[in-house]
Amino acid sequence: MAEGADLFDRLVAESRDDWAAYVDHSFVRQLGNGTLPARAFRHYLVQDYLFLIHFARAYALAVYKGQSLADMQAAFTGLKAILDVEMDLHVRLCGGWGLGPADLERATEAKATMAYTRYVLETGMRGDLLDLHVALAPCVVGYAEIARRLAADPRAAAEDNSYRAWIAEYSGEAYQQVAAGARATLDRLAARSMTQQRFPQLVTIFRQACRLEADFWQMGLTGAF
Ligand SMILES: Cc1ncc(C[n+]2csc(CCO)c2C)c(N)n1
Repeated sequence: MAEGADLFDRLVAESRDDWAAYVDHSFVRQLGNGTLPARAFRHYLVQDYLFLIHFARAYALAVYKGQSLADMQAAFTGLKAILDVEMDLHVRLCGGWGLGPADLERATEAKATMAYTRYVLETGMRGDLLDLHVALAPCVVGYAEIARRLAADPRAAAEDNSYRAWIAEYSGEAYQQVAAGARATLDRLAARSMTQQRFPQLVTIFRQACRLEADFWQMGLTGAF
C-alpha cells in the first residue's frame, strides 16, 4: 500500500474481498448500464428510505458522543446531508411512483435493513466515536466511490438509463465532499485514539459493514420478486 495511506485506505486494504463484493455487486453493475429491473430499484429505494432514518439516528449518536466541537460538527454534517439532501432524492424518486413519506414509513422493514442499521447503532453505542465512524465509513465513502466509477461510463448518463439521477446525485460534488470529510474525520479520530492493538477490531467492524452493504444490494435484487 502507498506510503501515507489514510485510515480508510488501510481498512480497505485489509478487507479486499468484502469491499469488492460490495462495490462491484451485480446490483451496482446493472444500475450503471441501466439494465436493473425497475421493481428491484423500487424495492431497494423504499428500504433505503427506512435505512436512512436509522442512519440519521446513528449520526445523531455521533453528535452525542462528540468530545469536541470538531467532532460534533463532523457528525452534524453527515446528519444534515441525510436529512436535507439525501432524503430529498428518495422522496422525489418515490413520489414519481405515487409513494409519499407516510407510505414509505409504513413499509415493512426488510431483515437486511434491520441488520445493517442496528449493527451500526449497536457498534456506536457499545464502542467509542472511532468505532462508530468506522462502521459508517463503507456507506458514506463507498457510495461516493461507486457512483464516481459508474459516472465514468457513458452508459450511466445515457438518456435511456432510468438510474442516471441516482448516479448523478452520488457522483456529484456535494457527496464527493461528504465522503472526503468522512475520510478526514477517521484520520482525526485515529490520531486521537487509534492504537496498533485496536486496528484489527476496527477492521472487523469495517468488514462487517461492507458485508451488510453487499447484503443490502442483494436484498434489492432478490427481495423484489
Ligand atoms: C445502504 C446504503 N448505503 C449507503 C448509502 C449512502 N449514504 C448513506 S448516509 C450518507 C451520508 C450522508 O448523506 C450516504 C452517502 C445509502 N443511501 N444506503
